[in-house]
Amino acid sequence: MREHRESGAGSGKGRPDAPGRKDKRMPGGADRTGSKRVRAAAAPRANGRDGAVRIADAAADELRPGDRIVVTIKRIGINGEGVGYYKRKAVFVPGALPGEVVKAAVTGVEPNRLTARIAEIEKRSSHRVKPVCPVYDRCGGCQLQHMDYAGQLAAKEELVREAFARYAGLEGAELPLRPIIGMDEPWRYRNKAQLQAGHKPGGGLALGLYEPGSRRLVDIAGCAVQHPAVSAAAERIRRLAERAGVPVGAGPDGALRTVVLRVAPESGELQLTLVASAEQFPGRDRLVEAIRRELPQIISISVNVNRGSSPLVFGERTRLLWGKPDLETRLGDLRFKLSPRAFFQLNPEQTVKLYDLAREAAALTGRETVVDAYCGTGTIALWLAPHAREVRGIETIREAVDDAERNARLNGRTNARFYVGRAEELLPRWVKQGFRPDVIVVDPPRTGCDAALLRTVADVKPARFVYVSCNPATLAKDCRVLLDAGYRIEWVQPVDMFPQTSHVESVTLLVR
Ligand SMILES: C[S@@+](CC[C@H](N)C(=O)[O-])C[C@H]1O[C@@H](n2cnc3c(N)ncnc32)[C@H](O)[C@@H]1O
Repeated sequence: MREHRESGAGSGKGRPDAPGRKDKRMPGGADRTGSKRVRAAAAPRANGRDGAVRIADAAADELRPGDRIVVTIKRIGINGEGVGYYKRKAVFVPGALPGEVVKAAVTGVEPNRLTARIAEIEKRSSHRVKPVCPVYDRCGGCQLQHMDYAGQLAAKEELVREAFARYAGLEGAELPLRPIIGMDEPWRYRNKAQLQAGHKPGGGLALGLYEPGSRRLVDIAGCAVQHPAVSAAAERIRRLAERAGVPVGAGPDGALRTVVLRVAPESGELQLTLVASAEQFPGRDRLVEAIRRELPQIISISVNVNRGSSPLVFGERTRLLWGKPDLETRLGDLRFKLSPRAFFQLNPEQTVKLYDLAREAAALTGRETVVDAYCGTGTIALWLAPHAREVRGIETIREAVDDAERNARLNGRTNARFYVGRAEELLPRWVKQGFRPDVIVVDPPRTGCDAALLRTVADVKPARFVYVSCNPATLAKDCRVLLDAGYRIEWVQPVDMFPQTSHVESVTLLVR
């Protein structure tokens, strides 16, 4: 059997990887070059144990699905796949780990990358472990359970390092990267679950997540990253809904679509939101009655109406059915009241570390004016407010601003104000009016900061710019803009907010 090697042996001496070579291939898979490799490809794939092995040597852009290549995995990609190279083209291999050598079957050939699945692991990583969760390979919620936690932390640090090298041009000692902050117990940290309601294959009601790219529901009753109070309540609600005869899906007469549960870890109290295609649906009141009787830890039950076909969980209308309108929870010294749709960080233990880092970076003395752009429900602003003269939060979602104002009152903060609008519009307007913040904190969505916001920062030149980010690539790109505008990176601190997944959060301090 011949396989394609990423370099060296079998790299195809005398087989130019010249552009245009691919063009010689005819539709339907034939190739006018008549090379042995291609003939082998066109022949029935019966020479491998799984009957799908094409064995020859090829330039990266001549590979086809089913071809086997041998790849050394160099790092973890942003979606948790192993990334290696085949003749200088990136190969994404789900499930493969850094340091492993895998024989992989090509599944996709794109202009800039290949995708492949593991056929055999030739050299195993010492970080490879058996995933804890029985539905790990189907659920899609976690991407790194097959790697031990030390390996995950190292891989995430590398993701940040790689992003800064690629997008900000900072390599090695040029990047003041601190060691990632992980969790002592990297399980059961999620304070909220959004579970789709559907049918089990053999009948009965299921609550779970859809398999990525499919409509098959994976029952995740014993989710290993979910707070146990949420998992236990979800299973009881599933049974009670079944007993109450609640229809599931998006039926015209009303049916349960999604069950949203959020826990306040310090009290164990739970907030339940039943997302349904109509406010009233068969069995709803029986279900609410049963939950009140059997699950006293649920202190708030609402229905949210979502008739839409988009993947958004919530619709516009929410009505309280029973109990308190909000769930009260704490972060550090602060209290927060969360309405059913309010955004709140999912890992409270790590959130405290993240916000403490933002406070460290802001280095407040009590005299500063601070902007918390992309402020959500105002949590960072409220974390900083006791140490600043004034904090202004900016957020596009009206309800989030209402929550932020309410939480400011709840915590007796009179120096934090919140504004509905786009950060890239409001901040320049304030600056025109003479406003000069000493510190700007941003915590944008994955797409990063708007260019207009970065231009304003470059003009206003706050002494400290604190960038909280959930996406190393956009973080590094935005930092490049600020480096070119005269800022310098003091430190970058990755924080593992989502163990077992490939996500990595970080706080970066830029100064001038
Ligand atoms: C990553 S969340 C920040 C959450 C918050 N800092 C926290 O820790 O809970 C990003 C927030 O930015 C808001 N947002 C998105 N685009 C925005 C814009 N152009 N201007 C202001 N806020 C925006 C989103 O609605 C979202 O609440």
